[in-house]
Amino acid sequence: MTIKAGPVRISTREAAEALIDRYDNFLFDCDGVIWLDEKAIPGVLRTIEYLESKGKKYVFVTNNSSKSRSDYVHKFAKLGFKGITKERVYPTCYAAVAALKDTYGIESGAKVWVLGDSGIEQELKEEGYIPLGGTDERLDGPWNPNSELLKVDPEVKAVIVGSTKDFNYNRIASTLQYLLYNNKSIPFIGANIDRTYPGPDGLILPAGGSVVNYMYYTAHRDFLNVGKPSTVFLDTILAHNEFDRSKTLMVGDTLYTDIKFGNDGQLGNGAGSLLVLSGGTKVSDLNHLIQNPHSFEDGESLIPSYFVDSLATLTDWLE
Ligand SMILES: O=C(O)[C@H](O)[C@H](O)COP(=O)(O)O
Ligand SMILES: [Mg+2]
Repeated sequence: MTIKAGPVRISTREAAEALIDRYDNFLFDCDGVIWLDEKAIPGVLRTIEYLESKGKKYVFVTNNSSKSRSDYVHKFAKLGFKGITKERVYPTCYAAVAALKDTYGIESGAKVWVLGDSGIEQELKEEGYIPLGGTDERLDGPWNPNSELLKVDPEVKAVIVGSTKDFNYNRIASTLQYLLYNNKSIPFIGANIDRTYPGPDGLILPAGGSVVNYMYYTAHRDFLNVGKPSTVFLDTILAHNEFDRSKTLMVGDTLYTDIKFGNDGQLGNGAGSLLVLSGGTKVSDLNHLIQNPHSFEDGESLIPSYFVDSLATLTDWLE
């Protein structure tokens, strides 16, 4: 199957050079672009080093809330990426904590209920918030209808939900109490809307959005999505780094998060999204979208400006 219209396939040295020349700044998604689970995608490090040698600026933007920025700094170092400091990594645990203050005006020192992994807890602590729930071992194990943690602490000011592999009935039942409490008035922040993500060895795994939407459904109330494609998240990243929107490219593997993020955010003067096929989206998915954009919600906003097999493919031509 071949692409008939729409995005430009980067498949020659000239096209790769023109692409790199056009942008000063790069936003890289992580799962499916930089790595699959704990393994770097072969050749990606060389592309990043190449961009660095050309004086390009870049940061990482991941909808994964499981790890804190400090955890990501270690992961990058372990995989051989040099000089990646905390300030260059934007996971949605960070975005969720930023939303507490910026969107809801909740001051540090407040208690926040967490359904998610330690990344959210660490980012909360770093800003002086007190996380409850989360990785608390009392929530592990079989269902306990007498658990202390089913009683609402009235000092909790918000609920943050993200991906977790420790999703069990104790955790969802306790989280539900907070989401229903006081006529559903406690803010409900979701770390992302991702249905799945690409795991190791071609495995497709449930992502954070499936956890967030479970709670949305059972509590029957809406949430604030702080992850991609949130324009608030994008504006924060551009402002922090003083990136010119028109000279910035979003590189991702997921159409409804990464590509929409770049397109809705008007990156690259309306041509600022590059899809890589090394993660969750295959060329057949892209073809299907291009041929039937109206069968997708807001389908036009999901079509990338460019696509390429993998970030690594770029340096195969450029070096
Ligand atoms: O919550 C998750 O599991 C994430 O949605 C998933 O890992 C996607 O992360 P990204 O591709 O944005 O790095
Ligand atoms: Mg991804």
